[in-house]
Amino acid sequence: MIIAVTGTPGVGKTTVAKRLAEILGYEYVDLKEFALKKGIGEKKGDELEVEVDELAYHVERDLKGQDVVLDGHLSHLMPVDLVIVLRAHPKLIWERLKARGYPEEKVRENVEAELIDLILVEAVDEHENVIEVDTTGKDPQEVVNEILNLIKSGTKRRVGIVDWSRVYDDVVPYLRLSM
Ligand SMILES: Nc1ncnc2c1ncn2[C@@H]1O[C@H](COP(=O)(O)OP(=O)(O)OP(=O)(O)O)[C@@H](O)[C@H]1O
Repeated sequence: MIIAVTGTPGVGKTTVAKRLAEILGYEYVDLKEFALKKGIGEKKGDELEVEVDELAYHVERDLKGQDVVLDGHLSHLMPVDLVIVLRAHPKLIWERLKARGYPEEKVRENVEAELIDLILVEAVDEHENVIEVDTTGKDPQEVVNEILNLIKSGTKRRVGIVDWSRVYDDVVPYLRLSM
């Protein structure tokens, strides 16, 4: 089974995906590393611009039928069996991406993406089997345990558990409109 772990940059995908793969005994695949190894896409700074359909073709060809946890903010656009969408309070995204030294405009862009459920909306457009997990206030192991329990209970779809509009006023200072 291929499990995608996706979400806004800085939400905790890699941290969770690696632990999840280890506990499940699945192969961990970083989608960006996979693309680089295949020579797919064009490096633009530390970003990799890829043609999603081309990447999906290679994921299908190379990983189909294998037990894999696929880590990346495009993984929900790949041919996978289950999508885990991680969520975090937009202020956490701000703090983590600022700490990483991202340019302010890029940090604000990602804060907005988290605020408006961008990745979740893309994931449910692409897949039936989507599980949304709010990681806010939980340590990585708690997040992984929640995912494992959901998988073990046969949950295929759990979405709509996060609504950051209720904290909009707290988030406004971290949006592009406040620049
Ligand atoms: N549940 C958590 N609680 C506290 N800190 C966390 C949690 N999950 C991840 N972090 C921290 O948040 C930062 C970002 O985590 P990580 O690199 O896994 O995110 P990511 O979504 O993979 O980011 P990117 O898409 O940019 O690779 C790291 O410093 C990590 O240690």
